Amino acid sequence: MCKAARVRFDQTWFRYARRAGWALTEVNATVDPGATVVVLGRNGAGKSTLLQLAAGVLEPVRGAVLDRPPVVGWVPERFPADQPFTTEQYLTAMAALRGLRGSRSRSEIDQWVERLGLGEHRHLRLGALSKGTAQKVGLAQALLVPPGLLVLDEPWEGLDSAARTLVPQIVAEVTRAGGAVLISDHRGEIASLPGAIRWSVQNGTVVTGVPAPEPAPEDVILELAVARAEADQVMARLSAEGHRILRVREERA
Ligand SMILES: Nc1ncnc2c1ncn2[C@@H]1O[C@H](COP(=O)(O)OP(=O)(O)OP(=O)(O)O)[C@@H](O)[C@H]1O
Repeated sequence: MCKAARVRFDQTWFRYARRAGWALTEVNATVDPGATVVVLGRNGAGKSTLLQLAAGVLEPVRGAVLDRPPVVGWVPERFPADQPFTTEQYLTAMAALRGLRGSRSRSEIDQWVERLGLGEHRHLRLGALSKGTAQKVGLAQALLVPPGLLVLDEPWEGLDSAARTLVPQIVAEVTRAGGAVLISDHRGEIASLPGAIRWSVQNGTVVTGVPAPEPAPEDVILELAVARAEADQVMARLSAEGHRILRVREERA
């Protein structure tokens, strides 16, 4: 079980430079242990800034982010692949930073390499990886130790369909273990995360408790059965065409 905490934005303000406008103003919000918070909002609204403040990558200019748990997994929108390491060397170094060494480090790395399909890329340099593969390395490093807070910035970007299906599973595993997940999503793919709480960032202001989309009186609700492997792609296509995905459920045998 990870060490979970109730992460709080307390009157948090942020701007990138002294003379720049505020990217976020007066954020007051709480992420409870075991919660999945989806951060919605247009390009440039401030989602990444909010996530970086939550992860501790950025420090607030005013106010504070309080009670961040000891282990925070941070997956940026673009994994910085311009580093002179192979996948294996990088993950070993990240495991050591997290206090994992020897056989414990190897077994965690093996597990995530296998799960994310990174086997054939293990001994390649990060700079030689495709964007999607580099994203998977970014995901693996964040999960080597179960995080009390997992922060995912647009995790679907660049991932292949097998890895996209894994994202909701990973989120569910982290929350089941008591960790919280904060995840940004500008394409509305989040429908595949049941029970998620929704926040919206609009012009630097964070609105919490955004209701899930409801059908309008003129709507017709279609129920579709889609092969599991294709579900994410179908949802992405439907969202891109302007349809709203209300609910996703899995029929269990
Ligand atoms: N490193 C930076 N330096 C200066 N301004 C920045 C920097 N990063 C972001 N900004 C500005 O801060 C504001 C919020 O950007 P942010 O990246 O948080 O938005 P976003 O909602 O995540 O957008 P996107 O979906 O495009 O990633 C924007 O006006 C952006 O131009």
